[in-house]
Amino acid sequence: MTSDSAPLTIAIDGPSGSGKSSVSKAVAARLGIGYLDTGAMYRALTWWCLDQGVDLADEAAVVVAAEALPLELSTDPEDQRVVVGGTDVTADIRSTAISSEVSKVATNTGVRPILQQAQRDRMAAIAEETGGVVAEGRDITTVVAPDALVRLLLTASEEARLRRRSAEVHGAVDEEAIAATRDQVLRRDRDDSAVSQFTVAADGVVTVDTSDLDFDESVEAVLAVVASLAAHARG
Ligand SMILES: Nc1ncnc2c1ncn2[C@@H]1O[C@H](COP(=O)(O)OP(=O)(O)OP(=O)(O)O)[C@@H](O)[C@H]1O
Ligand SMILES: Nc1ccn([C@H]2C[C@H](O)[C@@H](COP(=O)(O)O)O2)c(=O)n1
Repeated sequence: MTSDSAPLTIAIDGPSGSGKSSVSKAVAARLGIGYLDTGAMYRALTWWCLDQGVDLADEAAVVVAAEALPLELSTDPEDQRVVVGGTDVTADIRSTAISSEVSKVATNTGVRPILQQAQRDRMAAIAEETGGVVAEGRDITTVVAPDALVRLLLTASEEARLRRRSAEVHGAVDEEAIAATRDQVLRRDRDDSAVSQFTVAADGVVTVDTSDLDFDESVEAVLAVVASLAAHARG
């Protein structure tokens, strides 16, 4: 049970290309609440380490970098900006160079608790400021915010995820483009799943399979689950 004025905390996990970021942003915008892209935090740390000449294989050095990460992350779902040490890296952290390396940072078990605590703190601040928060990643429903009012696993078939990412990155969904996308989607998920479970819903987490839904239908499906669970929680 929670009161009507309790913040609307929404946790969304899922594999690469399932639509977490784009759907979460649209859901937050529709609900008029803030948004936290936790993957952007792992990406920003990866960018920072490479910029500072920190060897990603040196786990202790990456932990030190995580502790001091000078990160600014906007919370407006319609204006996402990532700034590290005064440099706007919003576009750079989406590059293939960062996507190929980020799992080395995300699977560093010294880094995870530092970023997880930072994510809890950010979720609380955003929820207080905007009345709610949509936070998405790989371990939000299970580790970062297991007490969130709404917990969702967004999934899609491997084929759908490869097609989506391929269209986004290469502007095509032919064989060649899909082959070039495999590392960013399947290899990364394989590596990342060594430290988080994001393919099967944990107890109490609702699965939304978007394989056969278009983008707008996916947003509506998530909003329907949010409405139903929030109404239930608020009695
Ligand atoms: N239901 C959908 N139907 C078609 N395309 C979609 C759907 N959901 C998302 N997309 C598109 O798929 C691409 C990947 O989506 P998005 O970046 O949100 O995935 P993600 O789960 O956050 O991936 P990652 O974890 O790798 O960042 C985007 O171009 C997005 O617009
Ligand atoms: N809560 C999270 C969020 C992200 N990661 C990892 C997994 C990805 O390889 C990387 C970037 O995430 P993306 O922007 O692609 O969603 O960060 C994680 O381990 N835990």
